[in-house]
Amino acid sequence: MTDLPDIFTRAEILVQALPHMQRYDQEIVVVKYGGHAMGDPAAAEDFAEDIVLLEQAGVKPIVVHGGGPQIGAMLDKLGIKSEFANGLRVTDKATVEVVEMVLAGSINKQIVGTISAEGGKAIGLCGKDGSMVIARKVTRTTVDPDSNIERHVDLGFVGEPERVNRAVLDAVLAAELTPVLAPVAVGEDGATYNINADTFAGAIAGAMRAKRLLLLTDVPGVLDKDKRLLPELTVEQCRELIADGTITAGMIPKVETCIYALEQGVEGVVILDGKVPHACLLELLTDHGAGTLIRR
Ligand SMILES: Nc1ncnc2c1ncn2[C@@H]1O[C@H](COP(=O)(O)OP(=O)(O)O)[C@@H](O)[C@H]1O
Ligand SMILES: CC(=O)N[C@@H](CCC(=O)OP(=O)(O)O)C(=O)O
Repeated sequence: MTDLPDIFTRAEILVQALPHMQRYDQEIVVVKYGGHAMGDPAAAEDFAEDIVLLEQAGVKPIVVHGGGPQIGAMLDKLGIKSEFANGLRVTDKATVEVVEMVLAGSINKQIVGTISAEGGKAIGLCGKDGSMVIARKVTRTTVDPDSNIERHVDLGFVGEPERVNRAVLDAVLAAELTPVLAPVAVGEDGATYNINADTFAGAIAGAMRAKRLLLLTDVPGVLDKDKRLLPELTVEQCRELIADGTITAGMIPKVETCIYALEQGVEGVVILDGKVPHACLLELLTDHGAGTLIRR
């Protein structure tokens, strides 16, 4: 027998989505899909369904993916040692070849394939394609705690976006294709650079004046000192939380990316748990915003 209350609840959920669909109609939403959030094949299918549903609803999603754990596993297999400095992978010539192979080859095509299997139209690119992103070499310094002397750290082929050429992405979006982007780019010197996926996503969201940037990670959002979720933060509050040591490690570049994107005109940035099934849909098309929303 038909369960009427259940049907009404389902209809209610669909109706609830209407104002959200209207709000994001024809708007660009950049989704950063981190290596930790990729998890198992069922989670990857959920993610692809979300992207296809957003396409169908008139949203223009742009996916930027990471793959840190997957790069680490391949480097291990090949017997290449890898270390991080300030949250960035020190990248020599051999490492950058593996990074490009894993990100722009394997993971990129896997995501495009899963979106296609769900009925979407995706195209896999990296920063090199159509000179979409021109990288510059990252330089970092560390301060020795004993001597207080600054030391220059050479991270090798680690880059950050110097320029984003949006013409390629505009053409792809005009053709109603969803770009799936690997964070690898070429520098003015012709070398290939490995770019942190959060940083890459922030630059794309800024250049495309995205309505939203979603950073999918492996925690519910920004947590306070008692590990409780902070649902909303201003840029100023973020800076205070970094200064007082509440925000540390990998969350620092993530929040800095959010601040950069907001300064570039992105309306709102959300850090959320990509392991929650259908995290993107819940965030964009329901009243139950998940994660931490950061605003100017
Ligand atoms: N205040 C905080 N709130 C939430 N996570 C934090 C905080 N400070 C540090 N972190 C750490 O940041 C991590 C997320 O960054 P990262 O590991 O770089 O993610 P991803 O691989 O998804 O890019 C969390 O797993 C957590 O260990
Ligand atoms: C320079 C640098 O650190 N690049 C990252 C790129 C991948 C990435 O950022 O992936 P996640 O989002 O899964 O962490 C790396 O080599 O791991």
